[in-house]
Amino acid sequence: MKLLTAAQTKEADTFTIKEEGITSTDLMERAAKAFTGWFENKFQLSEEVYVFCGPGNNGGDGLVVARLLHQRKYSVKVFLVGDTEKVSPDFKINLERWSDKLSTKHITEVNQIPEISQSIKVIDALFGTGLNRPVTGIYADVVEKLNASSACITSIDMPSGIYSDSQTPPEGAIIKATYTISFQLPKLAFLLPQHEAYVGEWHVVPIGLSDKFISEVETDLYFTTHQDAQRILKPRKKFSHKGIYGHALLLCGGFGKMGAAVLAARACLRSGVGLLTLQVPSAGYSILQTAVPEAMTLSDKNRKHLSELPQDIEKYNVIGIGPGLGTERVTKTTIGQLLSTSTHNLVIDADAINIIASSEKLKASLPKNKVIFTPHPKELERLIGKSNNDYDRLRDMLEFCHEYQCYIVLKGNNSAIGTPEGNLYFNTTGNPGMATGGTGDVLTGIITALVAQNYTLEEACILGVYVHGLAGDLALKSVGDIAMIASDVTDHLPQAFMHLQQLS
Ligand SMILES: NC(=O)C1=CN([C@@H]2O[C@H](COP(=O)(O)OP(=O)(O)OC[C@H]3O[C@@H](n4cnc5c(N)ncnc54)[C@H](OP(=O)(O)O)[C@@H]3O)[C@@H](O)[C@H]2O)[C@@H](O)CC1
Ligand SMILES: [K+]
Repeated sequence: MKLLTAAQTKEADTFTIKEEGITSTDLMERAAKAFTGWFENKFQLSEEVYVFCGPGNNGGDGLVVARLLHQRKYSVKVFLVGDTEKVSPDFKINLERWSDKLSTKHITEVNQIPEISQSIKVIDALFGTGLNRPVTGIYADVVEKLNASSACITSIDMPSGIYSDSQTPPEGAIIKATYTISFQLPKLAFLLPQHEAYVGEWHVVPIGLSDKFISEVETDLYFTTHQDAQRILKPRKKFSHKGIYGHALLLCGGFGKMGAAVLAARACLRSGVGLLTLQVPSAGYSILQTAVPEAMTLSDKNRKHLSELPQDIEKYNVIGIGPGLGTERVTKTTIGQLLSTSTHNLVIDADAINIIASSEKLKASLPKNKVIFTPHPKELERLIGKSNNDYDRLRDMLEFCHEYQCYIVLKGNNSAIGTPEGNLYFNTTGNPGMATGGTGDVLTGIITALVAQNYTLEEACILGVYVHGLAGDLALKSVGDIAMIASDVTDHLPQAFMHLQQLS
């Protein structure tokens, strides 16, 4: 699914109004109804609601929401913040529709801001996608007072004060929302870790923006929905044999870290690979043969570290390399050999990333259009350098993808996938329980298996990350987030794939 910028959202708005022959006030009514529907499900009628409205259409939405909640018999108070002479036309219309129902209070000075007790349900309708400068003055005073209260804050469309698709200047105040209810599509800002404290728990409510506009508009920003993942997943053929589903090679594991190889291998097998061979340092041979009987195991001549490539390496469709390897010199040399001789698709993780990041020569020998890197933020920083903020980091990541014609899966709450063409895909599955050792090794196994089965590198990244998060979400239901370990994610891969196939 596409993510739209603030400018594109405005165009979608105008397009929809024209296409349906409605007015902008009708669309505002629709948006406010969608918000109110969510709000009513969440909060009891007995709750007291304070709505804080800014001067634009976000404030206009707030007015309509107030009217609708008042009609449903909620106790609602409206506060108009700032200069109400300069409000948007739709705000004005809705202010007139509201004013015969109840009076509103104006806030132009700090002492007019009401006390906000913990039991009040605050609706933040100060600013949305039209914010064009940092929030200061009386608006900032209101934001600070709301943040300092321990009331539950629900933001309409955006937490006020944050830019929807570019870096917000540091001097402005920003609402710290408990919930953010966004119209039609999430905003890029929601998907960046730096905004977690402001956005809170976000949900999207549909408001019927034109499908035609959304399908035709050009963008390089996407987020993966369940339907997107289902579209990518290929059905297994009726007359199947294991040869069709590829033969993957995993070069993982080191002394004291053979578990990483076990985790990657088990996840690879649970993701549909036809055949799997592992090569591990000789100390790991019996471990792998015992823990993963479905895989074939080759023993490296070195007892503790990866030190050689298998002889008949051409027969594999894909090589997954990195988990548990360590950064010994002999391993570095072996990775150098692999990069300079291999014609394979490569899934590169963990210490293999660290090794490549430390050498310009190795970076220069990366084969083009054949590599997927799966770093966590620290490994990415080693690979591409330090960035000032999340927007710069994504830009730098895409520059790296372009320069080296590779794919990067940046692991995190909303893992981000960068492609050589400059597209960014954000994942929507997963949970904090997955922030535990070994879940990255599981992801390496999954993506390696998908590449072996002939998914394109882009498809393998998108589907792999989605199904990994989905398995984590299913694991959450049975083991919770505190006790979750990486094997729980693998154990729920069967259910996750069945869920995508609509078999469960
Ligand atoms: N398609 C959709 O999804 C739909 C969207 N809808 C809703 O519309 C919202 C977008 O509305 P919007 O464009 O009127 O912008 P909004 O955020 O209300 O604020 C802009 C106003 O504030 C001002 N201003 C800006 N920055 C400022 C600052 N720092 N400090 C002080 N003032 C500042 C600026 O005026 P300026 O002073 O720049 O002339 C302008 O007056 C969107 O988020 C959603 O809630 C629905 O109604 C219908 C369908
Ligand atoms: K808002």
